[in-house]
Amino acid sequence: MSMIADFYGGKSILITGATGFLGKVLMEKLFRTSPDLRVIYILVRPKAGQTLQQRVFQILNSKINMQMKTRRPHELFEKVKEVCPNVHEKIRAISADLNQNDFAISMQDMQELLSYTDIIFHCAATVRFDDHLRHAVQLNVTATQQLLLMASQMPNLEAFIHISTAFSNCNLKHIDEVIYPCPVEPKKIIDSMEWLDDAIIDEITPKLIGDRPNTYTYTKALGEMVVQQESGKLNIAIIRPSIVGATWQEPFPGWVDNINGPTGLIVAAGKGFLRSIRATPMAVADLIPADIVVNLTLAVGWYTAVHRPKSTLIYHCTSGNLNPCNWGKMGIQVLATFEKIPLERAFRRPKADFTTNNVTTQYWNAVSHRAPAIIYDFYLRLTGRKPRMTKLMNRLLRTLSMLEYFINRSWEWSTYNTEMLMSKLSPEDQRVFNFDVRQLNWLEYIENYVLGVKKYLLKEDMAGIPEAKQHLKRLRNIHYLFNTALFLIAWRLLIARSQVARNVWFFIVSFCYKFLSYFRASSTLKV
Ligand SMILES: CCCCCCCCCCCCCCCCCC(=O)SCCNC(=O)CCNC(=O)[C@H](O)C(C)(C)COP(=O)(O)OP(=O)(O)OC[C@H]1O[C@@H](n2cnc3c(N)ncnc32)[C@H](O)[C@@H]1OP(=O)(O)O
Ligand SMILES: NC(=O)C1=CN([C@@H]2O[C@H](COP(=O)(O)OP(=O)(O)OC[C@H]3O[C@@H](n4cnc5c(N)ncnc54)[C@H](OP(=O)(O)O)[C@@H]3O)[C@@H](O)[C@H]2O)C=CC1
Repeated sequence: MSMIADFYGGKSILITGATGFLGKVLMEKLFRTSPDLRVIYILVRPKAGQTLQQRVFQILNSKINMQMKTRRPHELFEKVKEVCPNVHEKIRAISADLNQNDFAISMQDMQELLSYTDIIFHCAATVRFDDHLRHAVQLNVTATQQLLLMASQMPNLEAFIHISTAFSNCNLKHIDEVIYPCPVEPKKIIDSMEWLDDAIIDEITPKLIGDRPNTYTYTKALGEMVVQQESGKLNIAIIRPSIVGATWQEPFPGWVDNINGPTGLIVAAGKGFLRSIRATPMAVADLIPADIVVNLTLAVGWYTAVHRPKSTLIYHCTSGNLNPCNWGKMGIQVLATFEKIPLERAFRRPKADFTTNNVTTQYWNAVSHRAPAIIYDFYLRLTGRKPRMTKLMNRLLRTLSMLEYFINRSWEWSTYNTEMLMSKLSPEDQRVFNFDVRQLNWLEYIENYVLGVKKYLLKEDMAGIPEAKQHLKRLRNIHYLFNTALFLIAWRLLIARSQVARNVWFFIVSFCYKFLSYFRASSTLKV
């Protein structure tokens, strides 16, 4: 019997960010392992043209490609529907916008939340690296503060679990499971965002974020400080995952549905847009599968509520110090998988070189990214279509420049609390809520990740693989043809202009002629 699964039975759980990547995997696991839980409240913001019910329906029935000829890929909640057929009734979507005062929750809904919530998992955040500081502060700091205020009014609340990021202190090389203070108090930042105008905020942003690379990591660090300062009598824990990737095992391997982190680059490599990347092959790729993060989160929820640690514990959910993989190994495995299972309608054949210095990066960006895009757009214009490749390539290059910080450095995260928690679990819980990253086989995981990107994110049909392979063969032939034509044109121009080139050309031609004459003579002799 799993103590953790048992603990969540009959509970009312509030999840923010349940429509996001991690939130969905968290909700799925909760329903699958504790189908007898009372209700999951999810705070959902209205989105253009979609009602709350439609958004919930979308989570429970991920869209499928109607043209699929083979068996459709798994839906995330497929297994849940078997063990908890009334899952629809147990999700209570509450209209809320974390950017608004009191989250714009109706009085009635607020009353229900305050009266019944037993556990809170706070996953919502803006994860955009380039978000304006005002917006990033609003969501990652002020909303966390407001949620803590709400939590303090919940009489039944047993635990508040805050999802942060292992990169909140990425300005340090070695990071312990403690909260590191930021020079300016979060309260001062929150206040100043109310009266400073955008232009001034833009000006002070670099000074405030200091040696962090972006507003995301900075505001997540401020969010942690707020959690520490406002914890009061609450039972709180903070989880810091590193780079969250597709699921490892549950509910099935390779599930992923958004393009954040490495996923976008895997797609770009598979489609042949990404041909070179400024990354340090030996730098640690601190990836962590989403199901490991979720298992740790649920175990932390249980431990925090039942054992009530005296202080706020921080748990690093990272892989680097227990089972390291590096970007070089990851890149090779991604490309090897695309050889076997290519994506459909690739722009070029998947091939991505790692470069480590600025000059080669600029060179390859010009030759492998910009030039093919310009040529392709020229072709689109000639055929009367709208050019789009240059725009797409510019966006990819911008994304690459934002991610570069994370793929050219290595960090060390201590994991004492996470290992302590593992030792407190029963053998059954260690199995059901497995967060031991040492058991993960990277090559197998990355292969499943790539496969998952194809199936779940791009919703491509496996029956299309032979056609995708044919397409890559055609691209290879076009590549050879193009290179040969380019070589001949360059050579022709060179011969026309240079005596040395002409001499070399005559030497090669006469050499070939002599060789062929000799070959013909010797074969005539044999006869
Ligand atoms: C051989 C293979 C080798 C593989 C090597 C793998 C290397 C992986 C490196 C990953 C490092 C990740 C480090 C993350 C560390 C922090 C983790 C966290 O805590 S936080 C969690 C992590 N948080 C994050 O990862 C957030 C990172 N993302 C951002 O901050 C923003 O998207 C942006 C600033 C990069 C672009 O903003 P903006 O220009 O306004 O545009 P939009 O957002 O509207 O998207 C526009 C277009 O860009 C496209 N695209 C988007 N993302 C990616 C991507 N990752 N990739 C590729 N493409 C991407 C997207 O398709 C779209 O195309 P289209 O639909 O127009 O055709
Ligand atoms: N992905 C990763 O690599 C990592 C993520 N994390 C952390 O994990 C958590 C979850 O990340 P992830 O699932 O990847 O992120 P997603 O971007 O997939 O999800 C973010 C969630 O926050 C919700 N949200 C955003 N703004 C608002 C708002 N104004 N009101 C209500 N809800 C809002 C989104 O709702 P909507 O659907 O309406 O947009 C969505 O459900 C975050 O706290 C992140 O910092 C930490 C380390 C790595």
